[in-house]
Amino acid sequence: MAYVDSEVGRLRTVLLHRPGPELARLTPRNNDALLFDGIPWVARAQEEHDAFAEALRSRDVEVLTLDALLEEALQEPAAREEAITAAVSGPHLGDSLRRCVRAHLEGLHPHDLTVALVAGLLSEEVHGGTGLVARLLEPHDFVVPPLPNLLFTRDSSVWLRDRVAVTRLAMPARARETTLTRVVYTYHPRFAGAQHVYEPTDEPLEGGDVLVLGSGVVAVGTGERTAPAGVERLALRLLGEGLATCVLAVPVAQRRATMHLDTVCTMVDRDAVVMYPGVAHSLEAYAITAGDEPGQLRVDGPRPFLDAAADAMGLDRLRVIDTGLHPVVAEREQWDDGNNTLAIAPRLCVAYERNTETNARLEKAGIEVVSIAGSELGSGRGGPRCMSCPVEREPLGPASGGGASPDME
Ligand SMILES: NC(=O)NCCC[C@H](N)C(=O)O
Repeated sequence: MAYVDSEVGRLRTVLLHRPGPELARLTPRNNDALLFDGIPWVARAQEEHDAFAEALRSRDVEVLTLDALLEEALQEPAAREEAITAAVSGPHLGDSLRRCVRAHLEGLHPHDLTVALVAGLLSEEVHGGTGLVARLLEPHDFVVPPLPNLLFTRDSSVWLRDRVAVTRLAMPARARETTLTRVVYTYHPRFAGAQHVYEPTDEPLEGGDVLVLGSGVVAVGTGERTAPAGVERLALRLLGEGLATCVLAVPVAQRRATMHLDTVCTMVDRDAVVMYPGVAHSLEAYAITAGDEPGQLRVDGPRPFLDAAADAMGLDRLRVIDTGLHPVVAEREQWDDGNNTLAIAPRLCVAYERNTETNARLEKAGIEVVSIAGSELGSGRGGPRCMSCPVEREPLGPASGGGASPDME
């Protein structure tokens, strides 16, 4: 069963992607375009990711992995056709080479096809024929670009109650990711019948910008990655289908360090966020609610985000736990994803171990921190929340007496 109606309800099922050979495609010449700030040591990144997955499994979270689901979905001819067509659709190929790459992919068993779709293909790995494009390519040029950011499963799909939003990723290096998540949610038997509330043909929208603050209250960052038109489209669908009563549009400055709303703010309890102090009190929100006529939206604001969020959630106020204390520490720890925690339950979250001050502040505020290593994983600029797509969370029941220990049941 798939159901997500909060950021902190007890996590039952999560979708991860264990990074693989696609990370080995990164070089100093392509890492900027592929949205990595360095060249990760692949084996160590895998060890770190395995420890992340184990931290979740050992707390009774079912961990689904994207490549395993994709391989199973690719047993279906229509799934293969959809994924292959997307992989060869780039304008760089030309008709002759496109035919050769398509033939190569069509000949692969689902396992090898999964690897090729994720890690991409170099010119030297395909019989490219004798056409002009094949002749002019260097052996190490990509004919199918790799998807090293697939690791950040948060961005390529979002579950909102029992519907899935398959997003449209704004950056060219990531655009093909959602052709794979779409294939999984359309063709894998586990998700048979799942209704899609958003599709990659809609306006740009990334899951890192979507925070389910509480039942029926969804905040959506807008800036570099999620277009205002993407927020509007999602709001129309959520409000129109009764999946939300209020959507908050939150403009986020378009900078590398703050590319998504979840790089500056994540929830750690039903009424608490860990937030970068550099923006905590300047972030604003427009409240979007249903208009008078069907299909119309009412837009109010802007107001301070923290006030608008508390109001929409029916709280007096949201508790804010700052990233770091000194502004320099806060800036460093925000860059290293100190604000990018993944809640397993109210007052229990996964965080990178390196953000020692932020983690100490979380513990002091009664939030138990499961710390994981992220020295290599972090080079893609994403933390535990970015690396996870919750598929099922238990609905939040009444608070269990306000004690400091996490609500695990
Ligand atoms: N939600 C997130 O903040 N995801 C991290 C995405 C990092 C990736 N390298 C990107 O630039 O899209």
